[in-house]
Amino acid sequence: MNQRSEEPVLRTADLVAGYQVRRGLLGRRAEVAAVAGVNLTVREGETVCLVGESGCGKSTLARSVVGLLRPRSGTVLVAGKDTAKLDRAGRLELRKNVQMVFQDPFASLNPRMTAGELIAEGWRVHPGLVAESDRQAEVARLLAQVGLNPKHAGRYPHQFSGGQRQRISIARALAVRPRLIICDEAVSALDVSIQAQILALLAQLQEELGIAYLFITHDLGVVRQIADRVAVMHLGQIVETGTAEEIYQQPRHPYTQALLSAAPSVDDWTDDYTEGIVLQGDTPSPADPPSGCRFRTRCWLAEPRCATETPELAERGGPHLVACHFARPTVPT
Ligand SMILES: Nc1ncnc2c1ncn2[C@@H]1O[C@H](COP(=O)(O)OP(=O)(O)OP(=O)(O)O)[C@@H](O)[C@H]1O
Repeated sequence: MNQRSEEPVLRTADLVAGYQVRRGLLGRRAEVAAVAGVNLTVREGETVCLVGESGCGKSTLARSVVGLLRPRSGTVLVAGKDTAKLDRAGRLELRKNVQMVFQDPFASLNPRMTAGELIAEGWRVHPGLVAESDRQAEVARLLAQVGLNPKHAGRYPHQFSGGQRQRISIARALAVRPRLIICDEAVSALDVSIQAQILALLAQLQEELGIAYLFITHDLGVVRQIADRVAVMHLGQIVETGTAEEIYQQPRHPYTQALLSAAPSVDDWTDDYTEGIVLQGDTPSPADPPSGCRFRTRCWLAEPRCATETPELAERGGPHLVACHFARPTVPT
């Protein structure tokens, strides 16, 4: 194995990213850290699922990784290179190495371009990848690789079904031979049967090409089907991370337990510990997060120290990392 492949495809270190908002109509500008110190690693060929409620910062993290949002502090390393220190060639390589597939292909695919043109678009930015004379054949090959009819390269997005459009998005990402694809709620808008087909396609492509996925979703049923590792995000921070089996069968953070309790589709896989948990109160705003542990205002285990001592993500006597002073000890199986 060469040295480069030992380097994780993606590593974020203490990543802080967010937005400037105005408080009140004439208020001063304030900084909202939607991502508040995230350490996340994705290795070659693995699928890491980032899960958490709406608004917890998943998309903000993705946008910081692909360079759409400049981190306030911390680092994003893609294939070992700090994305804040890239020259023009390095930025181009980043755009090639990390591709995104979004929830709504209608919004992300230009309706005036054919499937073939959409797939070939990346080669304008990376012309060295495929010779001009080979492009038509390569488009056909990519269409076939994602399970579409190569003869349909001349069709427009509206002439395909939702699942087929998502296959075009995947072919478009594959065309530039990325090392990491960030799937941001990529199957959330699809029917369950179509979802399963797209997830199977992604798994097959990973097997063939060794691509890594950072799979962002709020759907724990989807996570269960594809994740090697899971990172649970709450209000801009990772509160628990482990293998899919560890997270589902021995969730240690109260927030993870609550998420699993609210997901009936994974009932048969989780233990009794996650039954009947209903979170009380609203999710705090990232503009004004609680002191100490950010989950404490909704947590049934919270004690006074949770308001003053921020729990670090650590082993805490178990096999996987958790950020809670009262993390559930691992139950021997
Ligand atoms: N452009 C923006 N300006 C100000 N605040 C924003 C902006 N985009 C997102 N936010 C805020 O940042 C926080 C995180 O949002 P983000 O979209 O990253 O969450 P998410 O977990 O991806 O949610 P969802 O699943 O709903 O997409 C939220 O509180 C959101 O309101």
